[in-house]
Amino acid sequence: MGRGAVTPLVRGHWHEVRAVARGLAKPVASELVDLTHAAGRVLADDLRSLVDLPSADVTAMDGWAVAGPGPWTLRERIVNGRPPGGPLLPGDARGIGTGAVVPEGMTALVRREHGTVREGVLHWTPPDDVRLSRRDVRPRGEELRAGDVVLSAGTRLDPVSLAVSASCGHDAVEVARVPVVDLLVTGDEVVPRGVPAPGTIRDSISPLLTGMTRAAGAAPGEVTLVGDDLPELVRLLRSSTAAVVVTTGGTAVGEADHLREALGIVGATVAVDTIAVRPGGPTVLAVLPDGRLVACLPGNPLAAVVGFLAVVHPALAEMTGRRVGAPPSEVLGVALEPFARATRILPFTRVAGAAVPTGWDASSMLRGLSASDGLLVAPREGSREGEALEVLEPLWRMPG
Ligand SMILES: Nc1nc2c(c(=O)[nH]1)N[C@H]1C(S)=C(S)[C@@H](COP(=O)(O)OP(=O)(O)OC[C@H]3O[C@@H](n4cnc5c(N)ncnc54)[C@H](O)[C@@H]3O)O[C@H]1N2
Ligand code: MOO
Repeated sequence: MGRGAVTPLVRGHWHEVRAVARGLAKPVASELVDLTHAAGRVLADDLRSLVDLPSADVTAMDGWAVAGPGPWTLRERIVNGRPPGGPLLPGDARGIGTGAVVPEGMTALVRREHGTVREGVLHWTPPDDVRLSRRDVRPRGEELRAGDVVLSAGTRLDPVSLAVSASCGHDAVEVARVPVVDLLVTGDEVVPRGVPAPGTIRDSISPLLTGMTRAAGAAPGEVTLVGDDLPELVRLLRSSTAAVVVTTGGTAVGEADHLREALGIVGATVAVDTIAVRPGGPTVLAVLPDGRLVACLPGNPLAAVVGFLAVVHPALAEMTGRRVGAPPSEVLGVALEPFARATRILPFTRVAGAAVPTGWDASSMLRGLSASDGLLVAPREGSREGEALEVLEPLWRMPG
């Protein structure tokens, strides 16, 4: 189908829009990255163990490997990290440390505190309830077998997944390349630094969206304050090589002509043309001729957050192959009135274990989001107290 035949989704529903954004994203290529630099990256392929774990039958305790009933003649100690050598003969004992490979012929492990050595002979001196056994031996492959899948494709690598990768023999892992997101902040009144003079407004969107970009597993690229300058906007859209270009501001009725004109000049196809959501309604998602995405988010900061979560986050998750689980939910502490025109995204705090909207939720305000425990997805038909509502992944917070 030619690009001209694509019909944009106009005032699409929240979940519908997110699905369209996912569908438009092209997976990025993968690369091999050393474990020490792979935290936060997304595994491109299933990771299989290269070894059995443990790799042989090993002890879980310090003591003696013994064969047969005691007392036992003490032989040469087994050295941790080396093969134990020949089989243990009945009546013999060898000292052994935690994690060392047990010798063939061993019938039991005597813990150090359960044996006494006198003149080269080991005697069994346990408390009453302890029997001679191999229960302190960890059998080969107890935890993992070579070839077992230990982490599946789409896993976001955290310290424990990196440790698991190392313990099963990997030095490096195949991960999705990190998509770059360029940010073009428009608006003549927007100032990049310092205390804003009356009538100007300090750019709060750059720190917000660059941080959210990182939290989504992508890398912020160029951040440019454009001003309301069509030729400059066109030039920047053309020169960007980022997987996603995010613009902010200039989406409102009338003003949007400016933005749409720029999209038209660079040959972009509009795929999402506003969303039935509040705030964030004026969000637009377009596809450049080479398949890269342009997300046009409203200039109001809370609306920009919602627009980012609606179209940029799902696209980035798809590009990096990140596994997306069932969305988390919260039990509502109050009833919500129907809001016929749109899904609402509401900052909430937990009060006695239930979610209550914070207020301060106008699209120009970050105060409500800043004080919140998260964002609720409130359906347009209203909700009952006690109902479970979906909440959004808190990309605007530091993890942990
Ligand atoms: N007549 C109508 N007016 C508006 C409509 C509408 O349907 N009809 N929609 C409203 C909605 S909803 C939203 S959301 C905003 C979208 O505005 P724009 O995307 O055009 O953004 P701007 O006008 O450039 O800015 C809006 C507001 O946000 C401030 N801003 C802009 N950039 C930043 C930044 N980087 N950091 C902080 N604040 C920023 C800007 O100064 C404005 O105050 O339109 C409504 N209007
Ligand atoms: O969608 Mo606007 O973002 O409602 O204020």
